[in-house]
Amino acid sequence: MIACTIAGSDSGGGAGIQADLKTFQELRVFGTSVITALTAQNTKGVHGIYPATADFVKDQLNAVIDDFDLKAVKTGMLFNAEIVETIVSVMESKEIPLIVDPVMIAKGGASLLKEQATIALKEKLLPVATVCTPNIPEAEVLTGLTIKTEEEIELAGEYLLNLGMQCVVIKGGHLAGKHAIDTVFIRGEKPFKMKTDRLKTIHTHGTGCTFSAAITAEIAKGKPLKTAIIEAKKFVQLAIRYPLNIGHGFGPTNHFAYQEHRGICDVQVI
Ligand SMILES: Nc1ncnc2c1ncn2[C@@H]1O[C@H](COP(=O)(O)OP(=O)(O)O)[C@@H](O)[C@H]1O
Ligand SMILES: Cc1ncc(COP(=O)(O)OP(=O)(O)O)c(N)n1
Repeated sequence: MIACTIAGSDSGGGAGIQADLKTFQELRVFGTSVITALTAQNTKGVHGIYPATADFVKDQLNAVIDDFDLKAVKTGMLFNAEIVETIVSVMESKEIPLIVDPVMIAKGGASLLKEQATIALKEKLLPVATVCTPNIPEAEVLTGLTIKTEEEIELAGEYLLNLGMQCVVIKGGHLAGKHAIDTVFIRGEKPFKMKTDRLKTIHTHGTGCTFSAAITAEIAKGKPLKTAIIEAKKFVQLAIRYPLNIGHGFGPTNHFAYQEHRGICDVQVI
């Protein structure tokens, strides 16, 4: 099975293209990539960004699509509106499941998506997406809502589904509480929640990339949407639970953990 990630490079290896390809590999999916930007980054922060031209993003994407039978494509850091629009122009005519992680701000505070690009992402990319995986601040930007309560999560999920996609996963990593709870909205179905322990750790760099890459890999393998999303939650939970303890800041998650622990992890689906 072959999947593609369209994202930025993280020189520190914990997020972006590197996290996505490691996740694909651990889930036994062949990974291809389209690089939107180089970042000089480590566990302490983003120290520089060097974007690719939109034309070169298009060349990479066409090169991959022309040769490989892609079963799923995901997007991560897209940086500017030209890159977002280029991806839409290529992907809108394709029947390939598209998973959009609407990456906006890195944990250290660096902006990974320009303001104009946020508008293009919402108005042009999300309508052609299959799945979107915002964290709470991203869901707030995309909906214009303040999201603190269960009701506000429900409202945000419905709002985003109405943009045209089949599924929205609002991630709960940024909320407080004993559990990390993600809420899943699938068109035509009752929303459900995935609940795990909230782990006390600073090794959370790249959690969002890893989670969306795992969803992409499971979809590429032909898993039904709900099964793919639950398996991805197990993958990211294990990756956080068994940290590598490397770097001097927010360390990366451990992509080996899923295979080392044979994917055993309790996710309560409620
Ligand atoms: N401390 C934590 N313990 C357990 N799960 C977490 C923790 N932080 C994040 N997660 C999970 O990691 C995934 C990514 O969530 P989140 O950190 O909100 O995304 P992002 O990296 O985009 O900000 C979600 O499934 C979320 O519930
Ligand atoms: C190149 C690149 N892409 C994405 C991110 C953000 O990744 P995310 O999984 O949201 O993790 P944190 O930045 O929140 O740790 C990134 N930092 N770099």
